[in-house]
Amino acid sequence: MSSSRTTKTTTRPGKPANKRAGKAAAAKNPAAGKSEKAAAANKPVRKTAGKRTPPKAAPAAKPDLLAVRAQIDGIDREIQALIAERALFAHQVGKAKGKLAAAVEYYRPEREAQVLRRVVDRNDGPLTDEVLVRLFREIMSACLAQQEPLKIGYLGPEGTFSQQAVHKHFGHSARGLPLASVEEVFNEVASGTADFGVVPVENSGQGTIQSTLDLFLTSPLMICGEVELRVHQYLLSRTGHVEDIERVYSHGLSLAQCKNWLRKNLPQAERQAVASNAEAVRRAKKSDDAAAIAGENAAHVYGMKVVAGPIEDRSDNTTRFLVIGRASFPPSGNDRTSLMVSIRDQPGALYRILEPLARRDISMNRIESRPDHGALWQYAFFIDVGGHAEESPLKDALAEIDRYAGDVRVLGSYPVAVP
Ligand SMILES: O=C(O)C(=O)C[C@]1(C(=O)O)C=C[C@@H](O)C=C1
Repeated sequence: MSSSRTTKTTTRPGKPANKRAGKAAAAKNPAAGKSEKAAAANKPVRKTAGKRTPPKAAPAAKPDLLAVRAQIDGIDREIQALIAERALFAHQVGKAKGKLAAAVEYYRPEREAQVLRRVVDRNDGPLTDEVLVRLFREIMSACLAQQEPLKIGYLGPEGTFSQQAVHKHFGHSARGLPLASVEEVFNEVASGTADFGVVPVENSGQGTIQSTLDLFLTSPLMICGEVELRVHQYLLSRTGHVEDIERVYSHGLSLAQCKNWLRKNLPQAERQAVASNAEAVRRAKKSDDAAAIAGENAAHVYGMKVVAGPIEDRSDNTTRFLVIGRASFPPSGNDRTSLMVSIRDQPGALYRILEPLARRDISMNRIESRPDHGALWQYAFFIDVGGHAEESPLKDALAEIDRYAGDVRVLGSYPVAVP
């Protein structure tokens, strides 16, 4: 690949040139400012994206189709060359990390979060942050998979929202391992069969999924990330006719998210909770008088028809998933830490945990108490706070809590979810 490149001027049609983007890239991408030197030192070579002038036309005039497509073809060529070049650099990063045993050792969630935050920061439209983040995640996913794809356990079968969360966080180049239960996800990650797992922990309408939290009481696994997924529920059936439906299958949480819709539109239908939404679709596929509530993609995976949707009662219905793994990762610059604190039933015990956090202005996003399975009347508190356990002020607060208040376990410090 050559280091020289002709630089033309691009302005987006209908938009001024994105100055902020250029500045941010130069400031934040260490390779951007010293591409010549970097090129000499490290082939392959980092090239600067070419710029193009949009066709000159009166604002109301219809653009010439062939001319605009020719521009797009040129841009596509450049994007493709840059993606290939990026993949070569990512391969070099892999080499720089030394000879590591497996793909899991190359994965750097804190670096991925930083890359994606820069994408959001640079974005001046017209595409949304979500769309751009999705594209860049896929690029990083493909770059990482050059070593070997990551194996990610999730609550299967295929077509569940957990699978969507896997794709959202790890991209489509990761290999998903559909498993029968959340507990199995924990087991397969602990045994090393899966590199990471993605497990649901909270829904905006239904609250915490206690059974997932409880698994941390006995598991040594760490939390390495979080994924927020907008959940849209669809009613799927074999015939696609609402009047045929006498039974509705779904996961208990999905039935709860569509309670009002079901009451209004299918008051007579029997509701049956099953292990996953995908399992619901499998069952509904067996007869014409059954339907399932699941994500729209389950209709494609299982060849079902969409009867209605989205049918969730709250339009902002969002599920939060945790990424679980065997290792902890360094700070990303915007992190959250999950703590598990065991407390005896003693006056002031919880206060002694929370006071050092409050005194340092550390924000607390959640506190949840669960009976600790180890002892009667002993409770485990799950607490999410802002910051990384290896960085002050959280580091100092944890040291103080450790000295005076006892049993605190850091379940993990991880990047705050990028949209
Ligand atoms: O920067 C790294 O450590 C890389 O391995 C490169 C890269 C990327 O494509 O940007 C790929 C995978 C990692 O998870 C993080 C980032």
